[in-house]
Amino acid sequence: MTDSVTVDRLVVHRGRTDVLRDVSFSIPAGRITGLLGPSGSGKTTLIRALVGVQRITSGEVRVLGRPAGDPTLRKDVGYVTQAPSVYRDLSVLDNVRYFGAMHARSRADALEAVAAVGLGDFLRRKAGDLSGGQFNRVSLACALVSKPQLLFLDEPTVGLDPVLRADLWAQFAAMAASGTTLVISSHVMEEAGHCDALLLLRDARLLARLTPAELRSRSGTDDLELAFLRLIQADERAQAGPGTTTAVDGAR
Ligand SMILES: Nc1ncnc2c1ncn2[C@@H]1O[C@H](COP(=O)(O)OP(=O)(O)OP(=O)(O)O)[C@@H](O)[C@H]1O
Repeated sequence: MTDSVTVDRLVVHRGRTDVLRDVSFSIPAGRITGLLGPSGSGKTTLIRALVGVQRITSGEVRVLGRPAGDPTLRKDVGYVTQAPSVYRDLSVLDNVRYFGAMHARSRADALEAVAAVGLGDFLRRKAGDLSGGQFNRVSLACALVSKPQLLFLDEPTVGLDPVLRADLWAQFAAMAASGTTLVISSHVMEEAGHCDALLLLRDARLLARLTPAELRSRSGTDDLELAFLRLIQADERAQAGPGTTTAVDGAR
């Protein structure tokens, strides 16, 4: 299996804060990788570094075989931020067509992207007149229309009801099945179950890189929230000194 992203000994300082400390991992192509960790653990900063918009202190980040942020990556990499960059006074379709035009995509591509996020009935509605969850999905359609090989989504399910969340995860699975690589951040551990691979961040460090099944078996529970807590406790024991065992050994 090829890797879409490789990160080697990445260190990021923001102001006086160590936001990422010596983080190394790879992200497999055509899979969903979940980036999970508590609020403030460094998820957004890590995504920014992978997209190439974050100044890094040291280390190496390669994306689709090129340095992160390389201008030639623009057409291959999509990024949906937490604050949607959608024009409130344009219709849903015009927003998506506008972003599509930047990548020479057609009206049909825009219609396909709108349908993919379940907004086919709202084509002519001004984005500003949509509900919060619908508005966020316009942002997603704007990223989808360029048909990126690699798509970063920063907490795309925040504020969505359970039905919409399930719909979106089904959409992500379909995209991965057709070859797109997705990297999706969340602080909701139960969402980890939808991912093929997990990167667990805590306090600026990569606590583990493993599959949901490995997380469940190593921690001895099917409850992913509890599993993450147990991993943290094992890590704290390991940090505290020798004589303790830890479940954390797959971070590279
Ligand atoms: N511009 C900045 N200057 C200094 N520190 C920053 C800056 N932006 C973020 N930080 C700090 O970096 C750390 C990681 O922030 P980041 O936004 O990457 O976390 P996160 O895991 O995405 O959090 P959340 O889930 O709340 O969005 C936090 O301690 C935050 O306060």
